[in-house]
Amino acid sequence: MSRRALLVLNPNSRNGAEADLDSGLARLEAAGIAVKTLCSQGSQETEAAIRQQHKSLDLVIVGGGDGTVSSTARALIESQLPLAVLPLGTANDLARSLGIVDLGQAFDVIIDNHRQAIDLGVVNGHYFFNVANMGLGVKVTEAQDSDIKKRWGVFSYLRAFFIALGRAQKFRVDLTLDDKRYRMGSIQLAVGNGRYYGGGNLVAEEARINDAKLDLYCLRPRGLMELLGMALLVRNGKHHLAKRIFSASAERIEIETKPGLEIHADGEPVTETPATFKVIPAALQILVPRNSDELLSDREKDNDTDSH
Ligand SMILES: Nc1ncnc2c1ncn2[C@@H]1O[C@H](COP(=O)(O)OP(=O)(O)OP(=O)(O)O)[C@@H](O)[C@H]1O
Repeated sequence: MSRRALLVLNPNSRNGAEADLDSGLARLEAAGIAVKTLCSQGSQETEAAIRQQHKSLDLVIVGGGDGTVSSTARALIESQLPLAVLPLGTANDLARSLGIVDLGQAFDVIIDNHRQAIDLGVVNGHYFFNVANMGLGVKVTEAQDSDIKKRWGVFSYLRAFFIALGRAQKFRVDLTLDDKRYRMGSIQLAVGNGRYYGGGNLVAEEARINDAKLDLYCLRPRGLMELLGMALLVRNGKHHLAKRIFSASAERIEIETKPGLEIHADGEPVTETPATFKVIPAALQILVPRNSDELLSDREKDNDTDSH
């Protein structure tokens, strides 16, 4: 059956301007998928295009990184159009959370048209796919710059991490996780919806983008050496192994901090504390590889429900 797709291509994403999409687009055409391309200059243009055209579309394809995908969330929720991702950004963490490793596979996935419902996180009314950060993570994004991202690729996140370390500040946090309350000091708080963030860091070992949960971690190091010691555990989502990392999962999270902090979601500044985080289970349909290990299978989801 033929399908009509809008390709939102972001020329500002790492590979958005240079990637050779011709052969992939020719494969889509041969498979009966008619693609209109929008070379987008900003999130407002993208949202407006999806809203205007949604009645004549069967699919939105995003060619860009995580920031570009995030910019489509609101219009996709409204229109309930399915989403497909061509990973043309730097981190491409959403593509990782789905099990898409390269561009060729991304085109295969679009042709195969196998769909999966995924959750979205929402913080103070702003949607996110991967993670929302406060503290050190925000300083990491601020230390990023798009030229360096293009030159250094995924290593630009490591470079930014070391710059950010010198700027990290302690803050006090009051947390409400569903109905449990906690108070602690921190330098970094993250709330994840997906499985990966920041260029391949695991949100939590068992986190999935279709598990109907948010995963939080809070770093409470006593000094720089302890923080560096935590870095590998954080990279691999093994937060539970470190005494001075608090981690938990919940469906609703309230966060108050002193002082108030800026919140970045999927790498973009969106809001500030105090903040309420919620998960919207199965918010969007997305095209994914069949039997992806990065997603919970229906059987795993049933087992999870049984065990509660
Ligand atoms: N829909 C859009 N159209 C055009 N530009 C956008 C859009 N959404 C976001 N942008 C801008 O483009 C920049 C780069 O896009 P994006 O974040 O997708 O790529 P990246 O930074 O290379 O990859 P990643 O986020 O995966 O590390 C964003 O920081 C933002 O300023």
